Amino acid sequence: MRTPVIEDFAGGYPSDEEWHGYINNNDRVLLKTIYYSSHTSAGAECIDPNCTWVEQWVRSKKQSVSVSFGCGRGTARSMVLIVPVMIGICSPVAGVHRAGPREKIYFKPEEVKAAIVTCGGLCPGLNDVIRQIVITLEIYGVKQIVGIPYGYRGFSNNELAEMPLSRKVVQNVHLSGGSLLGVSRGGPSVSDIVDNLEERGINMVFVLGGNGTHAGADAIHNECRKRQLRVAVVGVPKTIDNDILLMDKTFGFDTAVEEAQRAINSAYIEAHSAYHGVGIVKLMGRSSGFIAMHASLASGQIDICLIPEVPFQIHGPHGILHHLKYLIQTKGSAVVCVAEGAGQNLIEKTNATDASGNMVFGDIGVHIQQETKKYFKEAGVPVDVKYIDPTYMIRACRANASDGILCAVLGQNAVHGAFAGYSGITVGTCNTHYVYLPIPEVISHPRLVDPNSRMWHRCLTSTGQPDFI
Ligand SMILES: Nc1ncnc2c1ncn2[C@@H]1O[C@H](COP(=O)(O)OP(=O)(O)O)[C@@H](O)[C@H]1O
Ligand SMILES: O=P(O)(O)OC[C@H]1O[C@](O)(COP(=O)(O)O)[C@@H](O)[C@@H]1O
Ligand SMILES: [Mg+2]
Repeated sequence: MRTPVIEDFAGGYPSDEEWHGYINNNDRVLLKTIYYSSHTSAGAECIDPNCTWVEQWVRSKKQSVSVSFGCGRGTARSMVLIVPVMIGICSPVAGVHRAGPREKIYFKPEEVKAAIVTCGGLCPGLNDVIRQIVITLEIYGVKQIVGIPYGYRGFSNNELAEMPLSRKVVQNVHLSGGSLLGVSRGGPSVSDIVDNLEERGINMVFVLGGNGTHAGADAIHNECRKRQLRVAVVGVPKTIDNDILLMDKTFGFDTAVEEAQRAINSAYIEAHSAYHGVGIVKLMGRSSGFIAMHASLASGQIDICLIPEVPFQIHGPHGILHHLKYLIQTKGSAVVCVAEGAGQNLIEKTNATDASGNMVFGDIGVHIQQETKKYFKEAGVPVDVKYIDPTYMIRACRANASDGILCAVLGQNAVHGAFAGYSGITVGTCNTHYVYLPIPEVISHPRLVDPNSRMWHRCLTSTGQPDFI
């Protein structure tokens, strides 16, 4: 509990009984922080030409709440199930619910059986979040804390025993990457998962995963609601791709960008040290190019950055090969950074899906490597092409310091949210503040790099690349 200083309070110093340092349920975090002086300002969201009205949250006719911009269309979903009050995402003057501990808690700690599950692909920081959830639950006084092994699959397979968790068990888990509990794709139906929750007597579930996992968490929340089970389902967004809507960034992303520097630097050194060297690095990013864009910008060593959101041609006068030839002629070497989901229209579809139903992509990195070799051979120009795919090396890393902090706060807030009685929510940061968001709002579609954004233009300024169309 922070001790308040007198200047903090306009109306005078609160008595010890009044001061408690908790988050008020009506606190909100604003999603819009810029006042645009003109509708021609970069990124301006003005409604009228004089920009006297910047788009913001509005209340719909029904008592529920909707938004005019920013968190999806139409009426926002409720994110509270098990406390009697239904709270929407926004209010007329505000934004989203502020995360943190509440004065009143909904569950009696001694009646809680909490479960943690990690789903989808690996991501740096999973162990940090698990650790912090366990530690925070213990501080609330929860005695029954279990880990579900191997993602949602652990809810179906009786051979996979749940893992008892305590501060002692998780004390050092954040020192290594991966997930203490294991991960998986695919798994049982939502109804089977909820049957299993009932059998095990679980009434608090912390679900760490990406968009697929959150779709599952929301479905579990709805099924529990249908069956009138008082279960709090709280997500912690895990996506190295940083493709969850409304959040400043998701944990693991910073580490991924940092780790990608090693691969880019190696590609640069290889390319730079070879006669007519071309280095190609493929980074993660199924539908969003955030890792590729940020890693390119951070390194300052990339000549061509290719992301899924921006179409490009490989061949022809505007294609990347033509530009590569120019770079070889003028600089003697070049480095390309390509996101895995970029240029999928240019390669043969695999028509395969993984166990979760995600499309399996063809390898755009290998394709560019082969086309580069072919092109320069036909042009009679010798090149030395080196291809680096660091995907799994990046994913398996432990979180860096800034992600470690993010994971710690998200983990703590997930527990505070569950104890406050929220369900069907996920935790995140908006404008550097920690918030609770209704799951459907953040997974309605993947967050994408805006090709008209200043960040993408900054990246282009850094690489010096032309448009490849
Ligand atoms: N629409 C959905 N409804 C219910 N469960 C889903 C849905 N999509 C994915 N899942 C489940 O969520 C888990 C993780 O999904 P996946 O797409 O592999 O990873 P991520 O959560 O990282 O996107 C899998 O066990 C998958 O079966
Ligand atoms: O080989 P895997 O384990 O299926 O994972 C590959 C995928 O994992 C990711 O790194 C992250 O995906 P998720 O967020 O769905 O876990 C993607 O960028 C990539 O396509
Ligand atoms: Mg996904």
